[in-house]
Amino acid sequence: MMRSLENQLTTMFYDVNGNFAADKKFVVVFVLGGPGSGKGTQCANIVQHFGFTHLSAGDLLRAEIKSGSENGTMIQNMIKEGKIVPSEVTIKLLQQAMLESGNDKFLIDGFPRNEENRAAFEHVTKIEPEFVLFFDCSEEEMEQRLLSRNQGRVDDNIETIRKRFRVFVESSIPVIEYYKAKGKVSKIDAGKSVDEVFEDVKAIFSPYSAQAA
Ligand SMILES: Nc1ncnc2c1ncn2[C@@H]1O[C@H](COP(=O)(O)OP(=O)(O)OP(=O)(O)O)[C@@H](O)[C@H]1O
Ligand SMILES: Nc1ccn([C@@H]2O[C@H](COP(=O)(O)O)[C@@H](O)[C@H]2O)c(=O)n1
Ligand SMILES: [Mg+2]
Repeated sequence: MMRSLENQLTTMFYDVNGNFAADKKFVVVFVLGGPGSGKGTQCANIVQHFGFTHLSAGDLLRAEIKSGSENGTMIQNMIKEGKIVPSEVTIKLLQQAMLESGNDKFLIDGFPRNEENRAAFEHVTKIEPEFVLFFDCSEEEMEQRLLSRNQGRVDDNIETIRKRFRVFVESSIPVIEYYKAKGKVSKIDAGKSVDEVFEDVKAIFSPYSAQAA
């Protein structure tokens, strides 16, 4: 009888002490910022120049909806409301994607979104981020960008956008503050043009340029 994926993942990637991927040294950068601050746009540029693998938690969740899995309806409803999906669901998707990537350098985009995400990821994977890349942008600018994004996303409507802004302020900013207190936040003015923002991003990632794929 086929073993569950979870069972296979556990067998393949946890050591006898229950440590995830204990034989690997993953470099993880959390990419945080409000909805529409440009996380995905800049991650695509960083991938091109510095050899990281881009893992968007939102994209992984949307793929899970499309897969028709048992969690799909719950995820869809929570995304429609701009709410944060239970961490165990998102973390399992991230772990699977990390292990399937064949890479050891990751931009984890839009995660952790709240304290539960942060603490659960650290507990489950034992991974501390190298740093947090924080895209700081005004709500006015982000709202304009989202309303003209035209990607057919169920959450790009003014009602859900406003809810996502509230979730970002109430739940995600405290996570950024947590890492700021550890001296681990690199803050970027994301209100500038795409190219100007990437100039600032390049400076932060310059230590990784030699290792680009
Ligand atoms: N610096 C910028 N100036 C103007 N438009 C931008 C800039 N960066 C991204 N955009 C545009 O804004 C929209 C949102 O960008 P993006 O999808 O990268 O944001 P995000 O932070 O990943 O948002 P979400 O959290 O909703 O996924 C896109 O249409 C993108 O083309
Ligand atoms: N850690 C996360 C990340 C995202 N979500 C849900 O997905 C929505 C879209 O995320 P984007 O980063 O693509 O904007 C987000 O609004 C949440 O509903 C999540 O639950 N947990
Ligand atoms: Mg995005």
